[in-house]
Amino acid sequence: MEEALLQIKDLSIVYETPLGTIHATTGVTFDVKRGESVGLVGESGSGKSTVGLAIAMALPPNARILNGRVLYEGTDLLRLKEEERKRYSGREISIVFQDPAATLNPLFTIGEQMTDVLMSNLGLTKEEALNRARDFLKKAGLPDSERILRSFPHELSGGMLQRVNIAIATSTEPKILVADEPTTMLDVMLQAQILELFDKLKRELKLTLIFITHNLGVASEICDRIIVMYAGTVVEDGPADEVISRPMHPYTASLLDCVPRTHIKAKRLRSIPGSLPDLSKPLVGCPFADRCGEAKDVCRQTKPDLVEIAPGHRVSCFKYKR
Ligand SMILES: Nc1ncnc2c1ncn2[C@@H]1O[C@H](COP(=O)(O)OP(=O)(O)OP(=O)(O)O)[C@@H](O)[C@H]1O
Ligand code: NI
Repeated sequence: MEEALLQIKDLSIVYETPLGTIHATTGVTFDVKRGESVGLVGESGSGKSTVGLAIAMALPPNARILNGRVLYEGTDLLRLKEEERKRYSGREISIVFQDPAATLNPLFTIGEQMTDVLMSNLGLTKEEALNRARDFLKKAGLPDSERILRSFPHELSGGMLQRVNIAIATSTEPKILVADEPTTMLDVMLQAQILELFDKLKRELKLTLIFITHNLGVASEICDRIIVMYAGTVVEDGPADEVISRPMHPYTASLLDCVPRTHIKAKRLRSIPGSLPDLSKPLVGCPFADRCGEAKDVCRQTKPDLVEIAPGHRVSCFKYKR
């Protein structure tokens, strides 16, 4: 059997804040195979970005790893020395964020920023870096690469900036690309175009894609597999088409009811009644129990294990306890 490229094992991360500790992820466990596209899906605050940042080695300073490992080809990325980290961060694993302007420096041209990344990460000469920058801008759907290279970030539209970010992130030819809600800040037309771009690049560059979104519909369009998170835990993990057509966890089912159907003029978007559990305390029981129509006593007392109940399809719910 093929070994996983990435293994997230029992990952629990908290944030320390002046108001106390926030349990952002609790015991998150999943594997990602080489070349696979995995969607991390869940409502705001479910811990998706925290998992993405841990994989990309980009957690903020107030994050503390309580437990767990992120194994990339067997190497624990969470316990690398600074020097070793440089071999992986931005080279083996890159990340694209939601806000296209946030990661670009307003004071430098796109060309300066792209060549900087390539010269420091890959040790290219200026000339080589420029050639590669042009090449990857074109791959990212920006054929007028000369003009883009000369531009400052404020001279480009949001959609173009996100293409620039995607060009930068892919220009080092990483094996893994983490995309954290990369279309959320764009208008609907652009969203579709950027999704298509990810779809194209993942095939062209043989990327392993970790795509973070709160929209199950979006995830099902470009992902092979969907991992549904709730309150910092994985509640379901399975093939995208199965998760969409036959959701097993009650949370996934209610999340599906909230996906706007483009062909039906949805008058109102349903939302799930109730709210996320208090993340300032460690979780007890199933985190979804309070909002779940099928919850029993056991659900409030014991956290259900994530159990494989169909090939490659795992769910954390006592309904399926064998
Ligand atoms: N730097 C931080 N400091 C303190 N708390 C944080 C920090 N980043 C995230 N959190 C908190 O950790 C929890 C998980 O956040 P995370 O950003 O991982 O969720 P998410 O699923 O990506 O949500 P969203 O869809 O809103 O981006 C939330 O309660 C959030 O408020
Ligand atoms: Ni997020």
